[in-house]
Amino acid sequence: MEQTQLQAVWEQILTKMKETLAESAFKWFKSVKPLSLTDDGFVLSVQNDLVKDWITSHYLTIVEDAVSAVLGSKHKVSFQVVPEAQPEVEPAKKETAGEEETAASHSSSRKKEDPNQGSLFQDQPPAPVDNGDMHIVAPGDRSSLNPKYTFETFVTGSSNRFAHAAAMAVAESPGKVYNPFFMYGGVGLGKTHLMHAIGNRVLQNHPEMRVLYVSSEQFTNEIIRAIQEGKAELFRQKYRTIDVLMVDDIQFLSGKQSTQEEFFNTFNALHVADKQIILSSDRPPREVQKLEDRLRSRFEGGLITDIQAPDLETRIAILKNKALLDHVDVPNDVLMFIANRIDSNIRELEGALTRVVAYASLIKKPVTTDVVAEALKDVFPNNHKKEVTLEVIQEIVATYFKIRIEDLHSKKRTRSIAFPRQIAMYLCRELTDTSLPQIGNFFGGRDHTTVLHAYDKIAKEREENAKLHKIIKDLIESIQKM
Ligand SMILES: Nc1ncnc2c1ncn2[C@@H]1O[C@H](COP(=O)(O)OP(=O)(O)OP(=O)(O)O)[C@@H](O)[C@H]1O
Repeated sequence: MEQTQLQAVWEQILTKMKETLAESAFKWFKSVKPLSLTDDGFVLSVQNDLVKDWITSHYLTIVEDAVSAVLGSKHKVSFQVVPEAQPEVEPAKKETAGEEETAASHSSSRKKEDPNQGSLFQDQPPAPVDNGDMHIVAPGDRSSLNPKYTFETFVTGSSNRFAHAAAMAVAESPGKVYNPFFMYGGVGLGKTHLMHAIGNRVLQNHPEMRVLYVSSEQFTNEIIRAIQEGKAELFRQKYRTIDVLMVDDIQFLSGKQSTQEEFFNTFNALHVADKQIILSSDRPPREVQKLEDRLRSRFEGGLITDIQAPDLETRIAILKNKALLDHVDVPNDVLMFIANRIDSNIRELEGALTRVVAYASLIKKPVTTDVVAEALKDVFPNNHKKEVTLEVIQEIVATYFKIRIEDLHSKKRTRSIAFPRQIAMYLCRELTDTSLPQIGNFFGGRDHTTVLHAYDKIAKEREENAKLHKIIKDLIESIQKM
């Protein structure tokens, strides 16, 4: 498997693990990289023995579960120590203000204790790299941003056009046009992507700016820790020197009183100074529960945009774009097949493509719709039987054979009607859990033996007649797309 594909698979696995792991545990995987993926196993690189032992003893099952969830089959996961090359020159950190020096020295002293850099702890488990450190964000620092989330990689369609245009305007004139800028929408629809795209664009245009992206969880944890460690002032200094502050998923501030209080103060300090604030949530401000009114009204004081689930055309465009970025060649009918099946979450849409490509590569077959159906079978196990209804089957079969649904219920025995009726009965048994008598009932009150006869007849003919086999396959595909 190519390195880019392998990396894409690993990112899906990390996303899966994130659902289970606390943020502090997840940090252990920051420097882990995929080395190889074969039928025998998945090999990952780690920086040193310490990290290897810690991950193996604490998180191996979680990694293996995530691997099988993404790839659809069990793989043995192992780790290989690959020490990272040390940079030749220490990156110089130029800080002048007194407060910043304090923060910088605090941050560098923590770095020395970083187990990933090879220091040893005696009886204690090594602490993971701590990004939540209270250092002042340096101008041009991109470390909180994902470089892949840019406007260039964001596909627009009717569902997100407005949010995208507003985000571009904010990125071009931070603090000047829409402040705060509030985006809301369902899970995996691109809110985080757009936030990072704004951050990346701002830093491209203004490398001197201080840009910070944090999740609400990070923000809350930082506040709690700052209070516990008596560093609330440092926390304030950090946040109030930012030019563009982005806080993701603010619905999680719900009910957290002291976090809301601190956030309110941060918000005001930044807003008054015309610094840009960007927020996201899964719902509009007025629907976020247990949110102080004064915060709610601040959020409503800027521009609020929503992102909807993408239409089919946009979903196909997103998949095409991803295939292009991952350097994989995927036929259009396969993209269509996936886009038809997953219609509400772009993360899942992309995950399905990654899984399909990985699966095809592992079984060494070209990516065809058959391979896709097989690859996605376990990821969406309920998609087959659960959603298929007898009505849908009758509708599709009647449309295909150009007869009326009533004909399927009628007593007519001419072949042009009896044959499609038998096929429809066959499909009802094959694709649903409905009992034979119930199916019989649904076809104009027929006996269950009639259904059984139809099923056996079509099953046999399907085996012998390639043309009929193809018709039934096409019918099943259409039914499952409904
Ligand atoms: N319009 C788009 N074009 C290209 N990729 C997209 C688009 N929308 C979303 N994605 C991709 O889908 C994935 C999920 O998007 P993102 O994390 O931004 O969603 P979200 O709305 O922030 O979700 P959550 O509510 O879970 O935080 C990301 O990999 C992102 O790059």
